[in-house]
Amino acid sequence: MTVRLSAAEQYEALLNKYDTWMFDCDGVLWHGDRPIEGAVEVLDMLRKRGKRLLFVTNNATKSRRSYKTKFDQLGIEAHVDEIYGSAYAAAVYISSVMKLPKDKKVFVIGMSGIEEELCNEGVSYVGGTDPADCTLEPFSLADFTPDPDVAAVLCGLDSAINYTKLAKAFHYLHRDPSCRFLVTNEDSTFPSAHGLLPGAGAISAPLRFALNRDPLSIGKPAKTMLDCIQAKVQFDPKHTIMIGDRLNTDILFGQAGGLATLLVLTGVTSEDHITGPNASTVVPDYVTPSIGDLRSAEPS
Ligand SMILES: O=C(O)[C@H](O)[C@H](O)COP(=O)(O)O
Repeated sequence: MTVRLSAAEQYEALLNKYDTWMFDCDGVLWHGDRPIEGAVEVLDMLRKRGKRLLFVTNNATKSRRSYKTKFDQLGIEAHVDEIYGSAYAAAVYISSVMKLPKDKKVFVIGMSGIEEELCNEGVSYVGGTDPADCTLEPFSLADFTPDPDVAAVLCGLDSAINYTKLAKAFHYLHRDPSCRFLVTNEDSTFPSAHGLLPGAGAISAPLRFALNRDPLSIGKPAKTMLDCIQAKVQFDPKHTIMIGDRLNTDILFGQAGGLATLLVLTGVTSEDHITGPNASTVVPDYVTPSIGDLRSAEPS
């Protein structure tokens, strides 16, 4: 059963109970470039109390290095080794788990975050932000010279998605069934500063439809993301809490890893998703309207 937090003592008890705090980012800490009210103070308070903070985001548009810049710009203390993005996790998966041979390449649908993380892991790629692929010119197979070394397709959130990128990805996956089909994450929507937008799952959906094939998803709720964190950080799941705004990614991810879960209502999940006849079967341990509410543990 979900505990609804509202009293200062409840927030204080929560702070005392968990040592490691894993935060989703979009919809929990910020909307686009706007921090959620109170988020900065709450993170500062947690650090002052000696808590370990980890930032676990499905948003693959940025690398860990660019996230660090974003945290700095928002006035939030964060270190690169505390940041786990699905672009980073996907690059680590391709280099260390899949062990893509050095002479093979990944065709990317996505933005610079994926490219940067693939580079960091020594993985070669084509596509991505290549201007030749960022075109609205009609695509024709007759004019396309496929790269013979492409052995995987990785698809993430891409705000410049077009037919050329989809057609090339489709071609690589269709010509060779052993070509690996990976997606950074499958979020259906993306909570931007000005409202919901189609998410990364909506970008890969045309490929799934055309190929009648499901990709391997790396980000939350998949265990791949937790494996990636656990390979770098030691934490006790019993004393760890995952804070998120989405039931079928953040909260499911926490539950699958044996972590406590706290749902906030500043992102994609609203009250009617957790109560009423159509409520989700994914039930968080705690719910609070906003991360900023934790400030009440330390009244000013
Ligand atoms: O579509 C996406 O990629 C996601 O909606 C988004 O970027 C999720 O980021 P998170 O909430 O995990 O920070």
